[in-house]
Amino acid sequence: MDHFHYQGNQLHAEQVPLQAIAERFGTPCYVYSRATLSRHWRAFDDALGTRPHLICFAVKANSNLAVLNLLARLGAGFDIVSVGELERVLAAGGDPGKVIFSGVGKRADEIERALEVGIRCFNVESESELARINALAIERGVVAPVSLRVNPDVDAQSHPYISTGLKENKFGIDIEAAEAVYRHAAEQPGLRVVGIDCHIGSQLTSLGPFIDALERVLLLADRLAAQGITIEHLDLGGGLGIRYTDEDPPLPAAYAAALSERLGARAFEVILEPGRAIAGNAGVLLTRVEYLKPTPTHRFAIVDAAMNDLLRPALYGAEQEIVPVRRPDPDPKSELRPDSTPAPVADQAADPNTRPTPSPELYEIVGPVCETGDFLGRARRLALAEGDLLAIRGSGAYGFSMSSNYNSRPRAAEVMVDGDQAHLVRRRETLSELFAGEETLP
Ligand SMILES: Cc1ncc(COP(=O)(O)O)c(C=O)c1O
Ligand SMILES: N[C@@H](CCCC[NH3+])C(=O)O
Repeated sequence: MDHFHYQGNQLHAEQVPLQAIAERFGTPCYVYSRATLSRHWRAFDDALGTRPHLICFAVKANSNLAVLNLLARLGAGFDIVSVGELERVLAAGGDPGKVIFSGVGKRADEIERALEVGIRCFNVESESELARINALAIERGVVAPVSLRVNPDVDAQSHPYISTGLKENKFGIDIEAAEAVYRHAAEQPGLRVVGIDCHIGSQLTSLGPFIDALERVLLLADRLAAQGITIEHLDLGGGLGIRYTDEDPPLPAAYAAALSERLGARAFEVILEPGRAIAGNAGVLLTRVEYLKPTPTHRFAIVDAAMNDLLRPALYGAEQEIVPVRRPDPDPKSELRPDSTPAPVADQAADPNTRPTPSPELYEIVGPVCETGDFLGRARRLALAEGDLLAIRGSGAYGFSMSSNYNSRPRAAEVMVDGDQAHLVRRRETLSELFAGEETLP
């Protein structure tokens, strides 16, 4: 459930028409809904009810300061994977005591900064990392709270690039080997074992893999308890999927209920690290059609957003719904043409409010980047004219945060809507920022 909806034939974010946002801030532009973000965060927080818990938003999904600040004000913790994300959380007013540091390659300077600000826990992914954290903590005269991220060898049944819980993946410590590593960790003067962590992948659409992983983690917790190693919290990672097109993932309430049922009366605090399920459907990418280009085989709609703005379709073949900002009026004459001849584009009037409605056609929605893989949507049935605005839904997570300057394209603006107000929360990058910091040879 989100707050992007049509009023009349105009798509709105909460009470603000997206057309007005495009006119005021330009395109491409990410638009987030404050109400949706809050609702999704609360859905997780409420779902765990009175069970001790902490919902740590995965900063990688959307690291805009306004988003982080909003979640921090709701009481969120944060799951980070770099010192850059840590600094973002701090700049946004997040509590370092609610920060979980994940990631397979934490550098010494990153660990030092996390120790300095006093984060909640390091999710340790290898024995070498454990040794490094121990040494750095001793050097500073502190004790580092640690969990081991275990690899439970569970198939997340998601895209292979975003499945992380299989033996062959780089993530975590083999769950079979974890017991010995815990014993070793428990003896180190610079470490305090506080939890077990597990994150098996992203965009999971069924509960089975989560429960399989939890069962394996609980077995490990029991074995550790038998050896006097006390676990305070279980961090079950993120990964809950969202609906992009026709997926039907469980809602946070059902997911949390299933975890809770399996946990029964066990007293562990539960930490979750959702990213996508909080931010994904709280954002759209707003883009304008620059050109319609019929070719002998396809109709291309070349829009002003590209793979550098939204990488998921190019990287994973991900499908995200693309909808018109101005929905065409129902028009009996605008039936699909029976043949596949490309539509003529020249006679389409510029003003979308007065021109005749174009016919729906199958379009390849592509960007201006010089890569054949630069597509945002394939074979989408839309009634388009040049100048039209489109909204790519489900872009609030792994959208802007994965964007780049490829082809020397300034990164998009980001706008947060709050009721009937639209706030610019990151201005569009300028052209000179593209090469700021670069030097020519003397
Ligand atoms: C360690 C860790 N935690 C949390 C997340 C957030 O995942 P999601 O956005 O699928 O909830 C990720 C990304 O998959 C991750 O790698
Ligand atoms: N970037 C991915 C998710 C990766 C999750 C990171 N652990 C996506 O867009 O679906």
